[in-house]
Amino acid sequence: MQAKTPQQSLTIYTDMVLPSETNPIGNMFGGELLARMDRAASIAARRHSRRIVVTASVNHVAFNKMIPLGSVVTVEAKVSRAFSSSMEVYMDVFIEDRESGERSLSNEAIYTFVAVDETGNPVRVPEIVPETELEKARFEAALRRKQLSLVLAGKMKPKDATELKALFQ
Ligand SMILES: CCCCCCCCCCCCCCCC(=O)SCCNC(=O)CCNC(=O)[C@H](O)C(C)(C)COP(=O)(O)OP(=O)(O)OC[C@H]1O[C@@H](n2cnc3c(N)ncnc32)[C@H](O)[C@@H]1OP(=O)(O)O
Repeated sequence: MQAKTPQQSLTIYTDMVLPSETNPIGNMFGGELLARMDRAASIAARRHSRRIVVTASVNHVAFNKMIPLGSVVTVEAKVSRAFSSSMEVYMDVFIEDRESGERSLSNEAIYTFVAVDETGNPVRVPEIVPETELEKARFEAALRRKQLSLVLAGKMKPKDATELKALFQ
């Protein structure tokens, strides 16, 4: 299987915030943003693997800024690391100022997807070769995040989370 770069999975999803997608104080529902990120991330994971993909976990979401009604929201998703069958997808979310058009980072999120066959069994995915400094940093940290996610899900014993433990030593 030929290795790929994060850029090959880049998925950009831009949409505005409608009244039905806001909370009582006129800002975007967190769940609406989670759903948009799930869609963008699943397309990125699919572009990397060219297989059926399922969301295995939502590892991290930071809602750093409120997103007001009418905002133009762009989710940029890329596979940051591929393991055997799982892929970490890193997302940056930008909002666009209505007057100036200037973009600012409002959120970040990290989801894990697993490539599966038609019967739902995990299948191998291509390796990934990071190119930019940011891609390399995200790639390096992804194993720690995978171990944390597995420990929290009860799928790995803390004593086996070697990369994670190394952070505290
Ligand atoms: C082409 C361009 C245009 C395309 C345009 C169309 C695109 C259109 C796409 C539509 C795509 C829709 C995408 C919707 C995505 C859903 O919404 S899917 C619905 C929600 N998700 C689910 O229902 C998944 C349910 N869970 C499962 O099926 C199983 O638990 C899983 C995720 C397959 C894992 O199975 P398992 O038995 O735990 O398997 P196991 O071998 O132990 O683990 C497999 C891998 O998962 C990892 N893993 C398992 N749990 C975790 C966890 N909690 N954290 C981190 N990693 C984990 C393991 O470490 C392992 O990784 P590798 O070492 O193999 O890399």
